Amino acid sequence: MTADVLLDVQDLKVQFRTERGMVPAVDGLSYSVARGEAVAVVGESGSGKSVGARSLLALLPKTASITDGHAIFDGQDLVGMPERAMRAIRGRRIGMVFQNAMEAMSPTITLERQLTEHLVWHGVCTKAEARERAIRALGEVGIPEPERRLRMYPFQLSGGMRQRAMIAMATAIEPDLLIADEPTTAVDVTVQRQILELLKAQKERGTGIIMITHDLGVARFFCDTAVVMYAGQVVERGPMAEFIDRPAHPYAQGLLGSTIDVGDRHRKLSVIPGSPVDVANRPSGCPFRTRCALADADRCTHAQSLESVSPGRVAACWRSHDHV
Ligand SMILES: Nc1ncnc2c1ncn2[C@@H]1O[C@H](COP(=O)(O)OP(=O)(O)OP(=O)(O)O)[C@@H](O)[C@H]1O
Repeated sequence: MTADVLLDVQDLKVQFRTERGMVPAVDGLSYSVARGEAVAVVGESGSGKSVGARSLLALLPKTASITDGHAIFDGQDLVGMPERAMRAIRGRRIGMVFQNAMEAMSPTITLERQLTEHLVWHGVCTKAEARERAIRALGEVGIPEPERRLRMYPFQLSGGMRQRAMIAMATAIEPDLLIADEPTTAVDVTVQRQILELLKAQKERGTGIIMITHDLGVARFFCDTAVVMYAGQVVERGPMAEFIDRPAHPYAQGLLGSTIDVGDRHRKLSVIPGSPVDVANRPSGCPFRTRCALADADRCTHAQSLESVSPGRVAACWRSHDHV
């Protein structure tokens, strides 16, 4: 592990207790994030992207438990960390931006109170300085007339403005690491671009970013590294440019093949056959084998571990070498 690594997630496993029994939502998630690096966690709905990220900050419902693995952040394991210690990290050293700003904000409290209390609570400034600091934070994310907006409640702002206010809240405290969970999904294309520019500025000042997205266009524009998840497992991980150019795992190929704004515009779009696998009934061996056109009846029924396919790049498919 290099000195620049901020977070090292090692074989993380998360289960939910449900009426149907234990559901392995995340089953062996490993990746690292360095200072100034943006890591995209991509995959279809239900693949475990959000659960994997939220488990890092102990933000999961009570029915969830981390059953294995580690997440080393600045020498400390976030897994099993007492809540008291976690409170010094969550929102302060590791910030979080959600798809829906309302999730991070209180609807009945003005922006001024939310922002100033947040800044004081996390020790960024004193109470006396907090208002000025809050105005500056809103101005920095491009919110016009920040003094006037401070008096508003979140519901009085447009969706894009709210999203920016949430980013202001998360970034004003200058976290070392920022987890962005589909931050641009609920906003129009113009606001999407602005939000990505804001996050890019954070990255340039050295913040590590985990970007959870199902939008490969966003991932390509913004991220250095791709972590591809399928049914709770990582099936491919490596530099973004190589992943976009020559995806190694058949699922990653399918994901790219079904995306409009990535790669060759003249390329024919394809669809991944079947529907995402239910993690509660994951097939043995490679979880993608039931949808994979290249599946081999013998080999793919055996578990596929992540193997190196090129420097810095791993994939969980015995055929991967054929593709890179
Ligand atoms: N509260 C819950 N109770 C039981 N199972 C859950 C719960 N939340 C999530 N899961 C399980 O965890 C799996 C992963 O969910 P997660 O939200 O991480 O997926 P995702 O990849 O982020 O999907 P999306 O893109 O739709 O947000 C789901 O398939 C589901 O089986």
